[in-house]
Amino acid sequence: MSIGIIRSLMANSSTSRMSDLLPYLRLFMRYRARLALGTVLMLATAASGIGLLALSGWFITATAVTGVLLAAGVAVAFDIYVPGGGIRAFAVTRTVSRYFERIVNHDTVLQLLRDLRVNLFKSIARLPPTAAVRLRSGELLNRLTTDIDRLDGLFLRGIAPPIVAVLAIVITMLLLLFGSVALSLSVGLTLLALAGLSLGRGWLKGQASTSALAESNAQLRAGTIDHLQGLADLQAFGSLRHHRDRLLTIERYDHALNADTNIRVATGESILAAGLQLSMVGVLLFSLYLYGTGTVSGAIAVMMPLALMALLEPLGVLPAAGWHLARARASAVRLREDMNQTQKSAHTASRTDIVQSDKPTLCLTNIYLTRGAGATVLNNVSLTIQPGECVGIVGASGSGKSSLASLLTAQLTADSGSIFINGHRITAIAYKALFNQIACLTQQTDLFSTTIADNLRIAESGNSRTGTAKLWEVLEAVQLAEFVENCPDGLNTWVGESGTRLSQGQARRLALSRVLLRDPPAVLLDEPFSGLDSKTAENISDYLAHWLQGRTTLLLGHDRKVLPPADRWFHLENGDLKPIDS
Ligand SMILES: Nc1ncnc2c1ncn2[C@@H]1O[C@H](COP(=O)(O)OP(=O)(O)OP(=O)(O)O)[C@@H](O)[C@H]1O
Repeated sequence: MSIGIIRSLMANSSTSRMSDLLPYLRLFMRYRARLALGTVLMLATAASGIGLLALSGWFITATAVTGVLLAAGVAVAFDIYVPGGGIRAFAVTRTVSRYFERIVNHDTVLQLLRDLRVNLFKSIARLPPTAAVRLRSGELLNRLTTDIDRLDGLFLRGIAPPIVAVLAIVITMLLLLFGSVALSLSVGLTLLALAGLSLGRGWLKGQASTSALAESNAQLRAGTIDHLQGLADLQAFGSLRHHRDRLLTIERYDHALNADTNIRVATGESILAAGLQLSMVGVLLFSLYLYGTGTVSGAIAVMMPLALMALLEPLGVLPAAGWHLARARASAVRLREDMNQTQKSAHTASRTDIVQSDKPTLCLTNIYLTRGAGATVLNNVSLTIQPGECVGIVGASGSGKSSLASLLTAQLTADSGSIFINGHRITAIAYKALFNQIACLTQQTDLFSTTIADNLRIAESGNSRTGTAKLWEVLEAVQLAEFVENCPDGLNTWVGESGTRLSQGQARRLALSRVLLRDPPAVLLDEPFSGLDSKTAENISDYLAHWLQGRTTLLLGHDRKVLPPADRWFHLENGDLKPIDS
């Protein structure tokens, strides 16, 4: 099994293309002034480091030579104040520029992070329901955290370091001009080649593992969330160990990939450091030669190799920078898939706002629907619910009632046939307009991790805030008012994640009261009383019977006796919808 997982992960590795990062670079352009300031501050830090080391070397040597000359009785004058001041100045600018570089860059990165997350969230929110439901919660979390986090470091860890490295090499070349133009050019070109090779090696080696790493990370997160959410079921069916072993296999693979990547980066850093040290030895030997020929003073001869030593800081990060670029690209590719989904759904721009009706007609004609491995769920189903009419459909578990509800709320698309709301084909209706017309209570009770009041107010469509009196009214209607009154925080009681602090029946009633609050012209209620005792269900049913009058309604359930009264009843069986004689 582990080989299968590893193969599937490796299969997702793809070839390198920097252009994948372009959309994000365009986004970064919004902050070009701040990013440029951050880069200048990074350069100031690197330049101060070079200046500090080079001037210190020059100063120490010059004072030593002066001391030797004075001891030998030679009259020499040496100003220690100017270079001493220079050293202090470099020490201060290095600290100050590093401090401000961190403040500016981290602030910019946080703003970028916000923009990237908001952009992604917007694109996911714009997805059609049929596409959005395909995103598992773990995948979504992974996109919102890991992938975006990797992209936020794109500039700071991937793009700025090579820029700063090149400029630091140029500064070093200027210092080497004290020796000779040939020395400056040859060392400069060697260093540029070394920097380019380190970056390129990091990028290429990174390509080999980052796609697989991002994918294994995503699988690990999604698998962990699935494991935790399905813990009770996995335990009940004795497959907990099997599932955990599967997760551990992915984790071991993820760990191995991380270790391999770290070794590759460390190898790149060692190669670069060795190259730099060799260049330094070369410069030292050439400096001594120049000193021997009297071309440069002893102090300058010491200063030049030391200037190279200071390059270890700006150049040392290049192997990791290449790897960061590769990693950011892998995340960009994954995120692009979501953006593409959004663009594909952009032709929903042709969707129109239907004219809102206070009694819409719902019409299904010749609907054919298959699900899963192609099993027929609905077979040429046709049904028209007239304005203000209440239709009930009953059927055994798995007969296709919820699938029918999903079709009417655009969560599913039929294989063939058409659905019309108020005479408009459902595929041409803007989602907002659709959900303004139909309020739906699905079998799954979706509550948010917030207060009871906030969970109810999510039903608000405009800017007006629903008053507490109205909230109590709908809670009373679903027989939940007494429970909420007895909660210490009343309407401000926290319901927990997905309503876990409420019983199943309380959560169901809260979701139902949200539908009541919406006051919609069309209503779809799928098993509205599941999880309720018969007395409570009966009381709420009486209220609903009155409330549903005049609204176009579709009731779905197993047994018509536990549903509010309907004008017409149908039975759904083996994909066929047959009327039930009253
Ligand atoms: N997400 C899904 N993927 C694939 N097949 C599905 C999916 N959901 C439901 N099905 C299949 O579609 C068929 C109809 O399911 P549906 O949930 O619509 O039935 P139902 O009448 O609402 O059942 P219940 O009363 O138990 O909720 C079933 O055979 C089911 O296995």
